[in-house]
Amino acid sequence: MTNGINIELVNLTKRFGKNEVLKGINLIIPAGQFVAIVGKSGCGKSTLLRIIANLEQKTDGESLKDGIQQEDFSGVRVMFQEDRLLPWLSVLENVGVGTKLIKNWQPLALKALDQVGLKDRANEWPHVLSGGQKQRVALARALSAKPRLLLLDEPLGALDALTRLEMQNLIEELWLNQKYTSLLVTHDVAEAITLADRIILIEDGNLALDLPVKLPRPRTRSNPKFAELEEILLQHLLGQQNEKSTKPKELQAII
Ligand SMILES: Nc1ncnc2c1ncn2[C@@H]1O[C@H](COP(=O)(O)OP(=O)(O)OP(=O)(O)O)[C@@H](O)[C@H]1O
Repeated sequence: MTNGINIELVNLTKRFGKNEVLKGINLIIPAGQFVAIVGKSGCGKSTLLRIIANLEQKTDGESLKDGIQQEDFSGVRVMFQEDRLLPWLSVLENVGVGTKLIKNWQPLALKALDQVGLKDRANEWPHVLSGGQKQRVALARALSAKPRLLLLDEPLGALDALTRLEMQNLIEELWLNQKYTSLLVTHDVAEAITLADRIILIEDGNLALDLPVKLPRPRTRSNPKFAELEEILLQHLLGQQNEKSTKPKELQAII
């Protein structure tokens, strides 16, 4: 069961002046799915996510949530690479930002902090936390609003390798429990394979590859199929793929 939001992009186009950044993207993401978006720097990943989050205006086409176009769709939360915590608020109050209009925001915020393993730090200031802990607080802030769609824009990009792996486990565990729709922009192909049901590769503003990932969870790099999938994606990213490797039939044999 999922309470996630269904996303539909129809011929989604974005231009910044003469620069056409998204060139007519068509994509359906069913409710509850975990989708990763990968692609070279500047290919339009964040712009796509920001349009879905209504942080950016589209130029043309449609960006629909549960079939409708609505700017203030509730239940959408975004997490960025920077934690964006407010230094003058306690950890608990930072988690409560955005849900403070709800009468009983404290129990919700505490529960979310508990889910990310930081309940005992509720009354501290953000500056005493490590980078990884701050990102956990940012995740708790997104979760306290009980999201139906969680948009993650390279949220682990600034973390060290070990903390990053821990956070990936946490992000997967929370999504498996709560089954919101999740959209992750990442530069890390292994991270995409670890977390996503499906990987979308954007190339120069176009959807270049739509790859289902059918490996059992939890996923480990020791699985040879993981490595094969990683190789396919890296070859695409490096532009070294030959015609054959893009054929869906051959991909199906690997995943
Ligand atoms: N507000 C803006 N005004 C003008 N151009 C913009 C703006 N935002 C993004 N762009 C341009 O749109 C293109 C895509 O940017 P975007 O941030 O979506 O790429 P990205 O794939 O997320 O890149 P990265 O992986 O480096 O974060 C880039 O050429 C960028 O310069």
